[in-house]
Amino acid sequence: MSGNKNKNHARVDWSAGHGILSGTVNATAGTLVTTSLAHAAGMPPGWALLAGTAGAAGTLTSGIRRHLTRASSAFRSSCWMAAGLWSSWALSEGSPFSLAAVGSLAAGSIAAGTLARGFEAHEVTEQARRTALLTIGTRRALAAEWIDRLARVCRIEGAEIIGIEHWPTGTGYTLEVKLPQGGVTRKAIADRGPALASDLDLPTGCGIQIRDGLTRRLVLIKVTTKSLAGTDLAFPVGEMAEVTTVNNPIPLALLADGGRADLDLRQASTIVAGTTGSGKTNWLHTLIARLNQTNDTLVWVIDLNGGSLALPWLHAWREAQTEGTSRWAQADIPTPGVDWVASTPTEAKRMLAAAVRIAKARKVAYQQHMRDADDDKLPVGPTLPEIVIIVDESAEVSAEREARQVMDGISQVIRIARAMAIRAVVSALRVTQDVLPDPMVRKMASNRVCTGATEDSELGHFFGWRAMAVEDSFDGPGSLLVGTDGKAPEKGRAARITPGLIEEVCATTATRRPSLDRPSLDAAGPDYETRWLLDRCGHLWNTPQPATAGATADTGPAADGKRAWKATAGWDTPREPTLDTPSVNELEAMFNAPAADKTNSNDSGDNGNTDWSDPSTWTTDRDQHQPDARDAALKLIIAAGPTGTGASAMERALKDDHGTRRPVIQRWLKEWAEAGEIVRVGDGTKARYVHRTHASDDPNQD
Ligand SMILES: Nc1ncnc2c1ncn2[C@@H]1O[C@H](COP(=O)(O)OP(=O)(O)OP(=O)(O)O)[C@@H](O)[C@H]1O
Repeated sequence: MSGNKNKNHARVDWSAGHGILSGTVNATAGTLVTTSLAHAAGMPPGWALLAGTAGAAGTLTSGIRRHLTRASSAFRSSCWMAAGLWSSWALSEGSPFSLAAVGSLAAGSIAAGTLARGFEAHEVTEQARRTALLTIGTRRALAAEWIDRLARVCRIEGAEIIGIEHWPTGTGYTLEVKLPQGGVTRKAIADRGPALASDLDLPTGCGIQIRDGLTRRLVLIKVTTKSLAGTDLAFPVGEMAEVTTVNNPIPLALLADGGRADLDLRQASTIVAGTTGSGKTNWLHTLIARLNQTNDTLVWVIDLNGGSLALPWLHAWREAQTEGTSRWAQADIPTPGVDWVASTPTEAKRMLAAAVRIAKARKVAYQQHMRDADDDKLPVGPTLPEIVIIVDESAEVSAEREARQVMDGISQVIRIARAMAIRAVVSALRVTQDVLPDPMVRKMASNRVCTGATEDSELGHFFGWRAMAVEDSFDGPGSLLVGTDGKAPEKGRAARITPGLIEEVCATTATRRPSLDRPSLDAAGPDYETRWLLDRCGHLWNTPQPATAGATADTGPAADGKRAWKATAGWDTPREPTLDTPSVNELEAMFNAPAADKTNSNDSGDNGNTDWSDPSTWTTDRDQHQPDARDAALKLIIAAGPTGTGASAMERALKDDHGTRRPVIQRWLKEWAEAGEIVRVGDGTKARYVHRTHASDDPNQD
């Protein structure tokens, strides 16, 4: 209530200055009132003249101190003098309210007000001229300083400073230098970077970066003069409302000069390296958030350290299916922020094998699609999403023999699945031989991010000869170097994302998560569909709770009206994993195999009406496949109760609405029976299938 009152209450800013009109009226009224009071008190006219003279002197002094122009100061002082003269004359004449006194005051005020406009315009122009001169002077001094510095430190005589731009962040400036004729190269400056930084006596964490100009003799020198150490740049959750696409570069850091570092995650794989505590995990979270902002990317995470990178991305989704006191209880969060988590080598192998199968299936299914788009890379969209596999802490990944196989699988995926829209992001403590042994990963990951290093040689290994020294590159957690396509790295700062912000990102973006396209889903098979069953993901949470199965059916509200868990086929029936990562030779054989099943090539789901220039108009495959035939089939079995139903009856029920035929239904039945979701009763043509929730009620079950 009081808040509203305050809001509606008109506020007066007493510190605000006067405009020309209000200033003139105010001065005129003040003169009249003061003179009438002096008249009433019977004061002699000399006092008024004295007051006017004192006012004029004060105004002159203040004008000089504020560096006003002489004209403005003289005008303001003469206004005071005129007011004093008028007041003293009016007092000596008898009354300030006589017609002559009031008339002359009004005429004088109008004249002063009119002249004030002209003097004000003159003042504005003059001040702007002075500022420009000052800036030019400062730049000229800076330019002269740099010409001298280049001669002293780099032995480059006769360099010219073409331009100087101070960064809007206030943390430094960029110089454009023209090298003299005679064969001086940019390397002459690049090699002396640390010496230049020392000559400038830059604070620790600040440094100099050398960039190519438009021609061979032009060089850009970026000088960071102020460190942002300790400054938290909060992750902009508000931006998540805007739908983006992985086809465009993803903004993943703020550069020191105020620009944004964008990474292309559509074409390139990425390595992020950083010592413990340098902000590597935080950066990976911001990456997952930005990928969630798109509507055409699925994030898979391999984290052998208990899946800890993925866990914050599951909380909101999991709690949305509960009735507890969580802020997400019963919220509309249909999907997790991470689509698949592998926290054990076995699960990682399954994931990578599925990725390879998907790549192969896509290659076959979308040949026509790629021909239509005249592109040798798969056109990605909400109905045909990109998969980004993020591998955290590859130190642990490459520590054991079994885990090294996972790393081999990653390099195979990086090599083979690039054109099929499956990309990898690998994180490492350092990018040295012992931590990241597979040179393939390093070679094929053209996006390089480094959040911290202990030795200059590590940066050299990572970025090549263009790397800067460690002390010039990092100033605590959050600072990073970003390099793309072998170019010299840029200094930047990552936004800070906290668990609460991660959950908000999940809540905002969950409904726009795409689902796998049909050929990929079929290729991924049960390994993918049953990824959220408790025997596979329950260990991520301490207390086993029914996890959801995004790919299986929703059983709907329970009989008591409470919200039920989504169906989780056979989550309490542990099964042995059977899939291994194929060898390199096997993979190559797969890719050289002749294209089969081309009838699926139009399965992308794109109806041709999408406006690809506007991501907000894109639909997701999820919209188009709901309700799914598979869901409908499972619902039929559930609805059949303890007596169950058979494949023929299901075909009759599904044929018209979904066009599903008996062989497909039989495949599903086999998968569900193997997973323990349903129970087979009887043999041959008499076989019936009973859902596990009714199985115990049926005395005839096998
Ligand atoms: N962008 C950032 N801005 C400000 N502080 C940050 C930023 N990133 C990380 N930090 C701080 O650094 C700490 C460590 O970050 P983070 O866990 O991401 O590092 P790490 O390199 O992954 O370390 P570890 O390997 O031990 O997990 C965070 O708890 C946070 O306090």
